[in-house]
Amino acid sequence: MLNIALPKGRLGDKVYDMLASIGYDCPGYYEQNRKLVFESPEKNVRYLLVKPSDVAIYVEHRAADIGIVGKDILLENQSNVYELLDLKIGKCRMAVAAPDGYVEDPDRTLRVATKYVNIAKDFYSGRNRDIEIIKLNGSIELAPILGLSDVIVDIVETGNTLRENHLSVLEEFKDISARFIANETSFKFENEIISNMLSKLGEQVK
Ligand SMILES: Nc1ncnc2c1ncn2[C@@H]1O[C@H](COP(=O)(O)OP(=O)(O)OP(=O)(O)O)[C@@H](O)[C@H]1O
Ligand SMILES: O=P(O)(O)OC[C@H]1O[C@H](OP(=O)(O)OP(=O)(O)O)[C@H](O)[C@@H]1O
Repeated sequence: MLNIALPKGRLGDKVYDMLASIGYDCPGYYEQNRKLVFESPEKNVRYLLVKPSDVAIYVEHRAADIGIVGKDILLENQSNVYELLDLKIGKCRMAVAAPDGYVEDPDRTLRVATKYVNIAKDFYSGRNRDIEIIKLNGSIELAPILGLSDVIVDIVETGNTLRENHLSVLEEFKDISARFIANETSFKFENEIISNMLSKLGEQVK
């Protein structure tokens, strides 16, 4: 049975609908309950509902054979998985933002609040800038408002969260979207079904 790790949360329904459109639907998914595992015996697949930031961990360890995950998570975790396809959903950008009118002092260590510690470190090391990371898990936009940080590194989609909190983008530096990923061993041993899904998903994305 092929195990598919699906992200819960904002990507969940979009991803599920995309899989349903290529014939991999799973009765019961839309019954809002606390079930985390859904089986489709006739297709020989099993869906696992996973926290978005954990999808690549399941796939890397082969607890799931394939999965769908945001590129932000793949970059942040440096996951050792095959990235097979850009599904072009869950589109957003990784950006640096700061309070409206912010002017950087280049002589001071820059305080950066983010949940993307590695992405932020990477970005600033490319610029030779000394930074202090303040790791948060959500509502990142609060940090510069309260003086906890100078800037944030976070995802921007519509820009509403920044606008409503009087922050502006300083720089967008990476396009993000959901990716179809596979475990390297599963890709060899379950190649027929994974390749079949890959080509059907590719048709949907076009
Ligand atoms: N505002 C957004 N617009 C579009 N895509 C987004 C947005 N925020 C996050 N994403 C994408 O959707 C994925 C899942 O986001 P979601 O908000 O559901 O999870 P999360 O709360 O960030 O994860 P976790 O619960 O593991 O902390 C992200 O990894 C990212 O790729
Ligand atoms: O540009 P926008 O359309 O406003 O989207 C951007 C917001 O979406 C994400 O937050 P999320 O809703 O996942 O909440 P959290 O990270 O604060 O938990 C991200 O961290 C931004 O805060």
